[in-house]
Parts: sequence; C-alpha cells; structure tokens
Amino acid sequence: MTESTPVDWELARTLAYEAGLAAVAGVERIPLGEADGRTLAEPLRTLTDLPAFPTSSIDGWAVRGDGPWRPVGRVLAGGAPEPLTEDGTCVEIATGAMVPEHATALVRIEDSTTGADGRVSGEPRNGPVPDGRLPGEEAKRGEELFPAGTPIDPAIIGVAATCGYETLPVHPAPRAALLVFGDELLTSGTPGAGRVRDSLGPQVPSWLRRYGATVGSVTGPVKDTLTAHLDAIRSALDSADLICTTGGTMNGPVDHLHPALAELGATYLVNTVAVRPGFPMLLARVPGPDGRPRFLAGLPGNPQSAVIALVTLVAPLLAGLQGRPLPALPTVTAGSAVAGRGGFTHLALAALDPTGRTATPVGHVGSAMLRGLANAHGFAVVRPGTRTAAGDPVPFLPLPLTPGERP
Ligand SMILES: Nc1nc2c(c(=O)[nH]1)N[C@H]1C(S)=C(S)[C@@H](COP(=O)(O)OP(=O)(O)OC[C@H]3O[C@@H](n4cnc5c(N)ncnc54)[C@H](O)[C@@H]3O)O[C@H]1N2
Ligand code: MOO
Repeated sequence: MTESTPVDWELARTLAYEAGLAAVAGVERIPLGEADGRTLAEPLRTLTDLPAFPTSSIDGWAVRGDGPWRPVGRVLAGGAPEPLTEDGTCVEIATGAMVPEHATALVRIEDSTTGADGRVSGEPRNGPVPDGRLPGEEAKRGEELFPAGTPIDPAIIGVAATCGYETLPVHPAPRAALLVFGDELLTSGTPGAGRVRDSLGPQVPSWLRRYGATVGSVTGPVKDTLTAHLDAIRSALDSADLICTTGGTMNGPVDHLHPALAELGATYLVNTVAVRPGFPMLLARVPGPDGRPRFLAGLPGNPQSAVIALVTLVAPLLAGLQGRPLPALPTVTAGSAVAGRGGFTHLALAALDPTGRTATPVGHVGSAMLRGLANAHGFAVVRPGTRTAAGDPVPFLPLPLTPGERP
C-alpha cells in the first residue's frame, strides 16, 4: 500500500460525492415507464394548469342560475361541453367531465329530483369538500413541482403523466463493473482447507443497483498477479464509469491494487479512511480510453469492510454521478453504549427498533463477518475521540434496504 494519511470519514464521503457530482453525465429523455429509480436532470414543471379545466367531482347536474332547471344536454368525461347560455338550464354531468362555461353550481344526482315536466330541482352542497375542481387548484401552469436532483419514484412518474409528459429528463445511470481479487476464493461448494467462499461477488452488484448503478460485468476471482489485475481493470474501463474491486488494498505479498493503479496513471481522491472497520478503502480516478472520467473504488477484502467502503465512498459517489443530493444522516438514540475507536470513526452495525428511533448494536460484527450486517439496518456513527452512551443521540447511516426487509 502506498504511504498515505487516512482521510477523515466525513471528509471522505464529501470528497467522493463532489467527485461524482463534477463528473455527472449529460441529459437523456426516457419514457415514463422506464424512469423509476432514475433522477430528474431538470426541474419538473407542469405543462398545464392542474386540473387543466373545471372538472366535476360528482355525477349529477351542472346548473346555471336558480332552479328548477331545464336539462339541455349531457356531458361525459372526455367531452368538451357547449356553454350554458341561459339561467334556469342545466346539463347532466358525469364525474371527471368538464364543467360547461357559465355553470354556477353542481347538484348531485342523489340530491336532485326530476319533475313531471322534466325539470330538475335540488340543492348544491356547500360542504367542506367542493363538488368541483377549479383549473390550477393543484398546480399552476409552469409551476416547478420537483427540483432537478429529485429521485424518481412511481408517484413522481404519476405526477409527470398527469401534467403532460411522455418522457422525463434524467442523467444516464452510472455503469459499474466488479472485479473480485483473491486466489483463495471459491465460487461454489463449502469452504475449508484454506479456501473461503467469495461472498462479495454475489452481493456487491445488488448493493450497487440499490444505489442506482447498472452492473455490466462481474469478473473473478481475478488471478493474484499484477498482469491479471491490469488486464481486468483495462477491460472493465471500456464499459464502466465505476470499477469496484474487492481485496488487495493492503500491502500483502499478493496485493496488487496500488501497483496496478500506479501503472494505469490513476490519481487518488481518497487513499485510506480513518474509519474502523474498513480503513484501507480507496477511491481513484483512472484515465479511460475515451477521455471520459472513470472511477475505481478499492473495497477491502474483509467482507464487512467492503460494505463499509460501499456506504462510505461508493454510495456518495453514485449519488453525485446521478445528480442527487447527498442524503443527510438522521439522528437516532443509542439503545446501548457504542465504543469509540480513538482517532478513527467507528461505524457500528446496529438494528433499529420498530419506531426507527433507537439503534442498538448487533453482534457478530468482526470485519471478516457478515452475520451482523445481515441483522442490521445500518451503522451508528461514533466520531473520532468520542464514545456513545445508552440514550445518547447518534448519527445513523442506513443500509439501502426496502420496506419489509429486516422486519
Ligand atoms: N499488517 C497488516 N495487515 C492487515 C492490516 C493492517 O493494518 N496491517 N489491515 C487489515 C485490514 S483492516 C483489512 S480490511 C485487510 C484488507 O486487506 P485487503 O483489502 O488487501 O484484502 P485481502 O488481503 O485480499 O483479504 C482480506 C481478507 O478478506 C478475505 N476476502 C477477500 N476477498 C473476499 C471475498 N470476495 N469474499 C470473502 N472473503 C474475502 C480474504 O480471504 C482475507 O481473509 O487487511 C488486513 N491486514
Ligand atoms: O478495517 Mo479492516 O477493514 O478491519 O477489516
């Protein structure tokens, strides 16, 4: 490993985020149905008033002036009605239909009677929920509903459709590749006799997708030689904006990542982080074949440490590359004491209680273990030189879990 001073954990997150934001790619327009999980590249403004026309919320009558009213027609949802030209007239109207010009009230079908002469009588309601909707009530034409950088979810897609869009402007999804280093790794069967199963090749792509990347290739185990490392990185550079590697971040006899980065002319954005576990993590910028910015995140080989590098460096980088804000960390209450780690930030795996307000450290949290990770919602963050007592407020860095996971 090249000599380096570990970067403060908060600063490392910020550096990774800013590097991503500075490299955000241009804008593409994609169909609404494909936009879930992407990020708005431009503010979303409504193309019309919402609703775009006065709309009936009831089945009944649109009336003009005082009753009884003489029916002069019918307007269904989808139709554009003629104006009501005389007092004492009405049209039958359906829910969702456009209210004719000059109508003065809406009368529900159940509040009306029709006389022998065919005239309609009844009382408009003056309840707290009006029976019609006025143009612009929900939004005025041109109004900004969501700023650039908003993550797109199904509700945002629904709003975009409502206000007239067929496509949405988004940044291209960052393309990631994963290279797994380590001759000791097995990709099938049970571990033993010095060999361990590769637990990162199968899980890291799923974390990357949850952070918004597409994962083009997973390669490994890559042989523990400098040449094999260089070949694997060069080939991943062809199609990935971000290469994640696992293992080989230290200075062992077969740790080739740092020499490979030197050979490729990489520059470090972060080279080791003052965090436990996970300190040998790194983030570098690597020249790509076409001059586009490429990043390489070196995740340490110990499996929990690799995930800590994902949440520390890769998640902020990908947020930046997508043009998203860097999520602020919520503060929760510590359910029990969490030790400090001297001059390092301690990321302590913790489970949230059902209210989401109290985080309690879990067991099985050695950096070579994954059992604690699989029982935790995220990490309690204990900053350098501090410790956290039970009941203290503590920042919490969540894992990208979806509702229903970790019940
Ligand atoms: N002399 C020192 N040795 C080590 C130090 C140190 O400060 N001084 N730090 C330790 C820390 S902390 C970590 S983390 C590891 C990081 O090492 P590498 O990134 O070089 O990783 P490897 O040596 O390749 O592997 C470490 C460990 O993880 C296992 N591993 C690797 N890849 C996988 C995988 N895909 N799936 C499952 N397990 C994996 C590997 O077998 C090793 O047991 O260095 C410490 N050493
Ligand atoms: O910090 Mo290492 O990353 O303990 O396993």
